[in-house]
Amino acid sequence: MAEQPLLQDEADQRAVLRRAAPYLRPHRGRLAVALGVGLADSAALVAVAPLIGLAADSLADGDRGGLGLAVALLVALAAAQLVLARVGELLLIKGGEQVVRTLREQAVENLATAPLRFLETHRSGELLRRATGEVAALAAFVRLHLRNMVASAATLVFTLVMLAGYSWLLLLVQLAVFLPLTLLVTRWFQRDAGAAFGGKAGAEATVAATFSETLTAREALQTSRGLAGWTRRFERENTHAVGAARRAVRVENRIDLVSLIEGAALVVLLLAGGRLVDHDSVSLGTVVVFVVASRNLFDSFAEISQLVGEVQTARTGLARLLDLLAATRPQDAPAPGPAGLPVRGDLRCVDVAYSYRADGRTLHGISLDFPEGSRTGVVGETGSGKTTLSKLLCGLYRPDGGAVTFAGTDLADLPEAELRRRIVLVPQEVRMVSGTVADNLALVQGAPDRARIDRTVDQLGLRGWLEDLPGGLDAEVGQRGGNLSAGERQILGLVRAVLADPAVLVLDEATADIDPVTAARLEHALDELRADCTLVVIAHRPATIARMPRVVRLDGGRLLADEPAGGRPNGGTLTGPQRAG
Ligand SMILES: Nc1ncnc2c1ncn2[C@@H]1O[C@H](COP(=O)(O)OP(=O)(O)OP(=O)(O)O)[C@@H](O)[C@H]1O
Repeated sequence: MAEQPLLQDEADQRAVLRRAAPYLRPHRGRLAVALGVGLADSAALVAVAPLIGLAADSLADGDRGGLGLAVALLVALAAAQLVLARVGELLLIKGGEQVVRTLREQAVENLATAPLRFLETHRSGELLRRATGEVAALAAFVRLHLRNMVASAATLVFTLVMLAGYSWLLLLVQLAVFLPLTLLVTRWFQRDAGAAFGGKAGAEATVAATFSETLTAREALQTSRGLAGWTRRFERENTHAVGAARRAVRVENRIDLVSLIEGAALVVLLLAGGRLVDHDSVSLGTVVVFVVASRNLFDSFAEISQLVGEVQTARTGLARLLDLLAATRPQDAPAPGPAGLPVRGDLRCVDVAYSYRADGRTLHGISLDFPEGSRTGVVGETGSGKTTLSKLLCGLYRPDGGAVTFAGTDLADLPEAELRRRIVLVPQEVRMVSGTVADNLALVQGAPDRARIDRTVDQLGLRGWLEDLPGGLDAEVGQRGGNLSAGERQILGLVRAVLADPAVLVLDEATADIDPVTAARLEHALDELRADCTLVVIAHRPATIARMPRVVRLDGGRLLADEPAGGRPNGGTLTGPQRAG
């Protein structure tokens, strides 16, 4: 079974900043300036206490010059702080928003190119939540809290350094009361914060995933009367999400105990300061500096404590997003691709094995040749492995054993763009984006213009059919192509695939869900394909298969037969020891 990285609810919280570093790097200049201005702002704030202390000592000593200087400096500092605070905030928000934007774009890019098996093994709502919800939460944190967090941390550190310069003794007394108890409370908070906030985010993602499935499966749920059971499941998950949110709030509330500790520390400071002034160990100004600076100390600690919850939420969101980015990081494809790889060539499947689960094999050692320009039908009962084979032939899955090659090169060694240029799949359910028919047809490499689209439509003999669509190429397809029938979507899927001019075209059940007239139209269009285009058609419809000169039959994931339809010779060959019959 091909290894799939599985995303966990509880994200990897280790070294989050180090893991985020590659996304911070492009913005480091702007972030450094923002940080510098923020630090200057905090330094200006911390400098207020010593100036008030200087004013107090000057007043006590009757030094009018000293008092005037202190007041003048205080006014200058207040003005500087006003400017620095505003500029710092703007720069930090701008820098942070840029980082969030980089993360968002990377998430979208990674998801667009993620291996199919990864997308299949995760619920789309869960992926959506990580790529949008977590990013939105990060953006909100940057806008609302990041600046306060940085300013508070800097103010805390600067204040401690400044107070140590005034009186080690008083600082030690103050810290002895304040620090151990506060650290205990903070540790108590942190011990359960990862699980509480991760659990909350995970439970919310589950609700989001179920909700998005409700929308996509609404018809099936309504018509099969399964809505009641589904609603019960939704309620269960919702109850779990509410419980997880309550637990997160309870954990967050622990941090409020810090305010009590602050009050105690201030009382002890005043008592100790009074005694030291009595013994002339420190000046009155020093005690004033401590009292004023204590406010900074406690305020910044309180701010940090209050923001710890927000930081933890943002950290968890960032970690979940980084997990997604790591799991979907584009594989290091062999960069330039094999030199001189021809545009057309034979497709070969050599002893290919594949499993979805560790406990069972879906395909067993399939070997097949699809020479350039050959036409092959693939048949077999439901669950025999036809769709799985089609995804392997297109390089959407990587085989667990054996290899699929194009013109002698393993598909695994082909860069994504080279592979998609040569092999195209029209899946059972053709996906459309909102917009017009022309918008959807242009969604291939090279974005073909209308003239090329028109030529391809004519080549496939679909002009009359297209003109019957109200609006033709300008017809709105609606959300997920909902304005079109399944057959119309299949025909557009074929036109889109042919526009890519692939060497190999694989159709998975293209005629399964459509009426005989539309199916015949599609089959006729297939007859008009370029002669050198290799065609592999998975089908149940006898009329579709009858048009194929060669038919491959799968049974229980094994190759049961590979023979010319009706005994006629064909371009396909059976290789290896497994000729079946
Ligand atoms: N995404 C998946 N995860 C796990 N198992 C899967 C997945 N897709 C298919 N299978 C299993 O693999 C086996 C082969 O499925 P596959 O879709 O290839 O069969 P098929 O021949 O195309 O069937 P059908 O004619 O119904 O489309 C089945 O037993 C199926 O349950």
